[in-house]
Amino acid sequence: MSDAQVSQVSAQPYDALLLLSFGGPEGPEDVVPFLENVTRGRGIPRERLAEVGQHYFLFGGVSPINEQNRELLEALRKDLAAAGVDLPVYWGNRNWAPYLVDTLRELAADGHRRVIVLCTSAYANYSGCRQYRENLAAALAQLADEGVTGLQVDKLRHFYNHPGFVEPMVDHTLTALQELPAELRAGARLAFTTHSIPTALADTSGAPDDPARGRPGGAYVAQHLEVARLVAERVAEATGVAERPWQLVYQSRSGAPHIPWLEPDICDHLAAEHADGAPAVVMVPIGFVSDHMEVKYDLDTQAREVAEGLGLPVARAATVGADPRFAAAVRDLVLERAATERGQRPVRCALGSLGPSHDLCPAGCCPALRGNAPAAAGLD
Ligand SMILES: CC1=C(CCC(=O)O)c2cc3nc(cc4[nH]c(cc5[nH]c(cc1n2)c(C)c5CCC(=O)O)c(CCC(=O)O)c4C)C(CCC(=O)O)=C3C
Ligand SMILES: [Fe+2]
Repeated sequence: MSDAQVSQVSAQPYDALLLLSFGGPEGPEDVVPFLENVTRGRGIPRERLAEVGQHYFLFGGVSPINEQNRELLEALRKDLAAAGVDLPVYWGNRNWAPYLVDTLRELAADGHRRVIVLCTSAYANYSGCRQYRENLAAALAQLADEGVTGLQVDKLRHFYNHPGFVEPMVDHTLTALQELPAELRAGARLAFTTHSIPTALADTSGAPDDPARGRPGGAYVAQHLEVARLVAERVAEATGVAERPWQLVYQSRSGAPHIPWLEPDICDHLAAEHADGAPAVVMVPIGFVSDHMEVKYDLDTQAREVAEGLGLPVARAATVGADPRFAAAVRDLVLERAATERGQRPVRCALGSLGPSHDLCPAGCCPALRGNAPAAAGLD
């Protein structure tokens, strides 16, 4: 198709898309300063930090996350161009270069005004939602101090139940099942994993009027259970195994031991499944967007070692990563939000029963444990 044949699809009022992510070290000398950035003011025990530093050193001090975000950037640019959406894509991080504030400065210098932000966190919780909004507010405040003003940022809604996020995970779960010896596949159980967070943060995750707020684990757990169910149903359909047991479990716990975090841990769960006679387990990291360090170390290194010790065959499903269906989902969400901002009422795509998430975080959405900092892209 020539350029002339590509119809122009409007992302107005937005003039740029910003991929906002966690960031990770790119060499051994980056590891300690990176961990200092991540944990500033968060009360993580020193022993835990030293231990997590070792995870990175085991991989040459390089987190896979930056390379994965570069791949996602490419996938987004390719998808937008092919769809005729003229929207430049920028990238900034919370904890490592390219830092968010530098990217916002560049956006302003390039003449952009209205920026739509994709955070690489699919679910409602402080660390994946409000903390990014706080990062945006702090970066905008720093730029205002420098005399750089006029940027308006909006954040895309949570995408956990978008088919472009769920469907690649179904395929990846089927691929992981195929990696198991044929005679174990039908009996293999599914362990859906996500990042453990303090139960106090989980219980208050989501909007104050979210029905899940009143339940243990709040919107964070409710949304993960929904994705786990959606994936398990589609895997059942594809394999013809209707009664395959599955469970939502947790990984990557940090923080002081006396503070309750979501449980069970994947490693304890593998032991429990083994004791229960499970022939094999497929780990499906639905909580993460790419195969970054939490996946490569906590699942592929640590959990695998536990499974080997038990003699329990395991496989691990890949995350969504730069799958073209995910890139297309991001485009769908950007165009949907753009239409809403123009006063239209677009179709808001979502699988399952929880419905599409809110566009604008209401006051009190995903609060921090102690006192909220100023946050952008929401109603408080
Ligand atoms: C919910 C959630 C996600 C999933 C959603 C999302 O993707 O955003 C996530 C992702 C990630 N977490 C990451 C790394 C770390 N997280 C830490 C610490 C923490 N994470 C928390 C929560 C989450 N984290 C919490 C409640 C803490 C305690 C301290 C605090 O309240 O902030 C620490 C400190 C050391 C430790 O204690 O582990 C590190 C190094 C990386 C980068 C991996 C790479 O380099 O490839 C990624 C993508
Ligand atoms: Fe984390």
